[in-house]
Amino acid sequence: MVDDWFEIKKRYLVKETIGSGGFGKVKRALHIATTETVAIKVMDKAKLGADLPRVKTEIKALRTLQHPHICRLYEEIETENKIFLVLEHCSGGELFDYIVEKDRLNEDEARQFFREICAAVAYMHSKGFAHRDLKPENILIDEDHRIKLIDFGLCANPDAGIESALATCCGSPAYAAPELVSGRKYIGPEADVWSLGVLLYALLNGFLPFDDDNMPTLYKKIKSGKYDEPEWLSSESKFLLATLLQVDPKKRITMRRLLSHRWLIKDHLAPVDPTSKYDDKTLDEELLTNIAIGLGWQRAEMRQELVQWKFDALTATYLLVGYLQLRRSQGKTGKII
Ligand SMILES: CN(C)C[C@H]1CC[C@H](N2C(=O)N(C)Cc3cnc4ccc(-c5cc(Cl)c(O)c(Cl)c5)nc4c32)CC1
Repeated sequence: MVDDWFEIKKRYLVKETIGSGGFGKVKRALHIATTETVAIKVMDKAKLGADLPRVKTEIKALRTLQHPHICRLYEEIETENKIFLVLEHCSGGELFDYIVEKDRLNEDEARQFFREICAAVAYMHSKGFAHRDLKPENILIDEDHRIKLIDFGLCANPDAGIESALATCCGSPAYAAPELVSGRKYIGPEADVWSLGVLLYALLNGFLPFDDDNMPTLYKKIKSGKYDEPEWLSSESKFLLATLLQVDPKKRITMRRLLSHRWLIKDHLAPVDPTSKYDDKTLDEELLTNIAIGLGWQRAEMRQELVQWKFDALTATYLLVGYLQLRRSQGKTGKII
């Protein structure tokens, strides 16, 4: 009996299960070399069956997308029976639970979160990916109260370009765009913008704009584009929601225009920046030197390995030591294991 966990247990102390879903389980773990906390998504290849392509899609997205508001992949391990994804841990839990707990968010807090979500989604689109399953359950909050986008199993990365028409209907109905629930061809980014409208509505109100237990009735409500406007909504919020929840995708605001919309800029100095400081994939020479010395490697050898971004043990060490140094510089470590 092969031990699928052998490789993982060499470098991580695996702790409790922190969540599960159709894909498998997510466990909390400690990276032994740095004591950093990570989340390990464990999937059983046999149980995945037809869902295996979704996992490959998610891995491709996670390897490509490196952004402060997208959950970071540190390492990927595939054994005979399992696939392990070592991911950035988010101690704040799901945005969904946060909204439920607070009933609804005030405009300023909703704006802060919404700016970060739009930054992550705009960055995804610029890299040729549409998320297609944007909802509070797929948005986590980290210990710095920052947004982290997760669950890229449904995202699209069409070879014909992100603006090419998609056909597969997917995601959660309540967040799905009218063109998607009508079974028509749709453009990924346009459907994501609609979902952002539903998400913003949920942040500001604590409930959904279109909701019904009966699917056909729900679809009718979505296609009507009609929703309540509670009296606590400011006129500015109502204007923004109206541009996002436009039934006609050609009349809907584009992601680019959304980033500089007056509602998003209010009390902030600048439009939302769709680029990622993580993304330039240049290596931190000081960090690279520290690890080379630590592991007794030549720097050139180390650089040659790291630039390939294999998301193996070395990538994980580089990223986690980097993360540790960042937190030390912010005076945040010294936490108890
Ligand atoms: C409802 N979903 C279908 C699954 C649920 C599983 C637990 C998870 N979680 C939680 O629910 N906490 C409350 C703790 C927690 C802490 N850190 C996490 C770090 C990463 C992830 C994560 C999970 C999945 Cl399924 C991914 O694809 C990616 Cl890219 C990342 N989940 C985390 C996570 C949230 C999602």
